[in-house]
Amino acid sequence: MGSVFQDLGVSVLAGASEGYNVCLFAYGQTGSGKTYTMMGTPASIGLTPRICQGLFRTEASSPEEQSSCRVEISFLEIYNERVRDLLRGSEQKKPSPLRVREHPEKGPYVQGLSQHVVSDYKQAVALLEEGIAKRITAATHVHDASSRSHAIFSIQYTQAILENNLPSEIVSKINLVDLAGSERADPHYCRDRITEGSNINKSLVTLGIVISALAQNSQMFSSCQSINSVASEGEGSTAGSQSSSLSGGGRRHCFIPYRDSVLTWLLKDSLGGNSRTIMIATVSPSCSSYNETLSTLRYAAHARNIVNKPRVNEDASVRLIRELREEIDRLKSMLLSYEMQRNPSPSLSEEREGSISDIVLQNELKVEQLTKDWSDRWRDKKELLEQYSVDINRDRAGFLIHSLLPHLIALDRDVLSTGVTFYHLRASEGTLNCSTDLSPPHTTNSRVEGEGRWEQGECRTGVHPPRQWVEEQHRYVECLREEIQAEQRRAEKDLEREQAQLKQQQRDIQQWILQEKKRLAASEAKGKQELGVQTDPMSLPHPEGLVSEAMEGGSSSATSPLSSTVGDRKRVVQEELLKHHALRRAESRVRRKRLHYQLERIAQKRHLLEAKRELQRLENALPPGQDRPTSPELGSFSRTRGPPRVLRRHSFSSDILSRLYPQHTPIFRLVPASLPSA
Ligand SMILES: Nc1ncnc2c1ncn2[C@@H]1O[C@H](COP(=O)(O)OP(=O)(O)OP(=O)(O)O)[C@@H](O)[C@H]1O
Repeated sequence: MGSVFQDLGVSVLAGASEGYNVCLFAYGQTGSGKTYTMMGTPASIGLTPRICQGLFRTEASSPEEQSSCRVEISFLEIYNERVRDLLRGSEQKKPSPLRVREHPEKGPYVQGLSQHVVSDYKQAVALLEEGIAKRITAATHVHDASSRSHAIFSIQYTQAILENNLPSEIVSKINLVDLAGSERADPHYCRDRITEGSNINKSLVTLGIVISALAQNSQMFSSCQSINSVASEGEGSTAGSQSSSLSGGGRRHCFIPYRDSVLTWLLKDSLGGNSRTIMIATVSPSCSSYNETLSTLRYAAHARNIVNKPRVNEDASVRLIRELREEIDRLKSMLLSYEMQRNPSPSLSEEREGSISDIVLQNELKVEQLTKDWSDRWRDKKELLEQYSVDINRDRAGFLIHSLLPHLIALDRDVLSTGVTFYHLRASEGTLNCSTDLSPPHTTNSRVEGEGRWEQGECRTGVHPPRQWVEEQHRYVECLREEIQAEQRRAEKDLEREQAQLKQQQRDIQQWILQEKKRLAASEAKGKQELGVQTDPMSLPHPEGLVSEAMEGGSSSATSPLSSTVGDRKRVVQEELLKHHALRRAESRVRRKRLHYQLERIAQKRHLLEAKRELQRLENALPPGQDRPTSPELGSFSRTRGPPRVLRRHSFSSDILSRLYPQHTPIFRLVPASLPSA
């Protein structure tokens, strides 16, 4: 197995570390060793765990301090043309199959598939083992633990480096596929096995068709290219212009039926797109398997002819930074060449130089900001993942976070984004802050001596909740309501204040621009007068948009030899850009704050609703004939508009309970009193 890893696994790791997508899949008849090769056994580790090991080893040996990697894992199986998440909690007996969808740019993906961030080899292997254990296997005539499904173990490997203040972020997706075995249908199988077998064969037949079609297209493309190159050598460049859909022999490119099976649809990019792909053909040495061996080798021979177009997957903002830097370098060398060979019209060259250096300045500012944003984003994400153990999409709930602090989570709606936002909630002392406790009171269990069982508003043993509880819950609901209103007023005031500050900032900028324009115009006019040049009032800078004007070179500087003002103008442009940037940041801070308040409010309302439901349940459970607690006492409480008070739970004064639950969380659900009396 070690030599298979040396031959194939190492190149998978090399491709991934360069930022290419890589796919490795094992194909062969049933019992020929696909699972053995891909997953291995405890005695002989397979390719998948070795590749995981290799990933973390590379990461550990990476010397740069500023380099950082993230590994996310998902594991699915395709059984009877349905996709099943192998890493999803097993609380559901029959989990519903997941849907395959296609993103216009990123290609096919499985909606709702769980993604697991892992930080070491052990965690990765634990997930692999968990998935393997859940995979569907059954005994067939040749193999007693035959895989009845296609399994895809995907690793998303993201690397980021900040070197000489130049960021780089590359992502590689590694698909490790263990296909179900190809086999002949056996009439002695039960119906389920026959259905399975026909589905396996259907997807493998589609895979074969896709591979053949891709191979044919690749061959056509290469022969077309060679014809074109010969033609263009002989007759000039027009001969090969109609080759996009017609091959040299006039044949059209084959249609690739990716969508005919879930397997080929999901592996679309791996088979014929942006991926380096390796196919392992497993064959049996037995002569009774002659036909299957021949068919497997034919498959492999076809697959060899496919030519994919892998490319390095680079983060979009990082690419922009790189392109801007290249542009800056190009412009700088242009400036240098101007300096060296001054052309005959000095004023014209000065004008061009001015506008080029302004573009350079602008680009440098953009690069600086983009680099800062990128570094902040990456650092935040890393810190988040270090602080929390996050299982995105796991256990149906969306995700699991192990954190003792109260928080809200916002998920980016873009399915392909990893954006997760956490909001910590404030816990204020001495007030009822319902947002700090999202668990509904009725879900907490406690035991009370001598009481019977009372659950979900039903009286099971004829014991009713004391009226006192109902009153307490009533007060609790009132307090929550007041707290929500107070919180909302606070939030509105805060947002108003922020908005006013923004407006003031905008006004300050406008005022500053006008002042600077006047100052620049005055200094230019003065310079002209000093040189005895007639000042044309029409050539003064226009009072709006210093930046755009400076980018065009400025009308006055075009006709003026006053090169001293050029430096001044540049400084002003730079300052204006910085001011505008600060304004944009302030605007986005306000937007985030607004969202934060909205989320907090939703959580508070939910809590209030639960408290009200609990109250309703308690009221319904009151013994017949007892009044609902619309007593003068409660009425006067709700009319009192003071600061919310912390309520004492006198019915549960046990020390342990007070330590276990927050003061304001009433506990009303009882279970049979089987505890020995205290
Ligand atoms: N190279 C090998 N050395 C030792 N044992 C092997 C080797 N290849 C396969 N085996 C053994 O053969 C049996 C069948 O192998 P495996 O489960 O990998 O087949 P498969 O191709 O995945 O079958 P299926 O398609 O039915 O799932 C297993 O018990 C496995 O341990």
